[in-house]
Amino acid sequence: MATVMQKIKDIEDEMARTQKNKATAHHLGLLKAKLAKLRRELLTPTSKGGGGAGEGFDVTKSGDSRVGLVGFPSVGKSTLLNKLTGTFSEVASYEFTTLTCIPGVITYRGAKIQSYMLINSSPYYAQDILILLDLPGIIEGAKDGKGRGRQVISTARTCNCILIVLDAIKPITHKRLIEKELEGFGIRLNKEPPNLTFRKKDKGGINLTSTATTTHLDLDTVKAICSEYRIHNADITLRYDATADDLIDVIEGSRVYMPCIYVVNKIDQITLEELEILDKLPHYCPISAHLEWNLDGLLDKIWEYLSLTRIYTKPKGMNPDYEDPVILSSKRRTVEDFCNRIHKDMLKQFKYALVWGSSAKHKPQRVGKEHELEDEDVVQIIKKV
Ligand SMILES: Nc1nc2c(ncn2[C@@H]2O[C@H](COP(=O)(O)OP(=O)(O)OP(=O)(O)O)[C@@H](O)[C@H]2O)c(=O)[nH]1
Ligand SMILES: [K+]
Ligand SMILES: [Mg+2]
Repeated sequence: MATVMQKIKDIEDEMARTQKNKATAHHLGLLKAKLAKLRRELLTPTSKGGGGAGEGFDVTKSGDSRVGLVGFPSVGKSTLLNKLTGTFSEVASYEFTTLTCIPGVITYRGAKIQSYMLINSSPYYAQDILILLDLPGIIEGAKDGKGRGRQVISTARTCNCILIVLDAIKPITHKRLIEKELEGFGIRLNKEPPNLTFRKKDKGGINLTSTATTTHLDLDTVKAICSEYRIHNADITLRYDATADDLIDVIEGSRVYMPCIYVVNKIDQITLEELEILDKLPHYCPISAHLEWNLDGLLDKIWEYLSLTRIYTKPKGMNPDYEDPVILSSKRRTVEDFCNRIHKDMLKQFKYALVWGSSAKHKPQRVGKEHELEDEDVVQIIKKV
């Protein structure tokens, strides 16, 4: 019997042979769905599989922002970890120097980024919220079990941001290869979750409505994809020009959507003209880890891509504590989130908050717990008496 790998290859070959046009759209959609199902099969851990297909490295999940370094061997991942965190990870000119995951704490603008976390209801002064993970190099076929690839990519899946490290003197095709490995593992880079709804039902067949012009998905294609999943009744609403892959992502579920920066390292080895060509890449940041060129630029970019928010606390009658900001994520940065980060019971005692900074209309503005905070706001919580 053909192995899953062989089946995947056969489908990929067939897709490559099939011309893309309106008449073949539904057939291609079907092939894509088959491919997604086979890939899932590969990733599901089996008892005899050993190594646990879906398992990453055992790094304690500390901190709420983890940044993973992913790239081919010897592109300079460990060199970068050493420079950004002061942690030691071995650097050498031979490939696969790093064989496990090595975490380091990112220092930003000279200060370690720290935060309060709650452990067993008492506030716990947690260290290390911005953690950089050095990972072994991956090679093509990593997601299908080559080398430590699967472990690397599983760990990458748990990150909040991925840095794809590329070597400036190696061809840019490497970028595409790494992306393919990550995509095959359900990681979606610099992409929002598809803006479409998919609702299964008991009867009524497949209904497709769209509130925007769609050029990729027609009813036939949608039906072909659904039939592959044995779904015969569903309402699908597209709110943008979704592709077959987007629909499959929604049906499959378990996709992670993650910001990604393409870090082009070793720019000390290329000419200015070559650098200008690279400059056209979206989401890109040129550096020389070895010579420490543009590391601040990279940190700014990581900060921007993580969309972290620093909030300074101001105890009553005292100056704000600018040394230890409370870090909130972009998606959860209300006064309520802030309170929860300081103490579990803080919200029970909450009366209102005073806020200084860009989210405040006055200096200070009196706000409730729904108020959304901005980076570098200063907050004072007023408790009930
Ligand atoms: N010229 C130059 N060389 C660099 C730079 N950064 C790293 N290197 C060199 O590239 C080689 C590989 O560096 P590592 O940091 O070990 O690379 P890695 O990606 O961690 O490699 P693996 O762990 O084997 O996957 C070493 O010889 C480094 O000195 C850089 O910015 N410029
Ligand atoms: K190396
Ligand atoms: Mg290394």
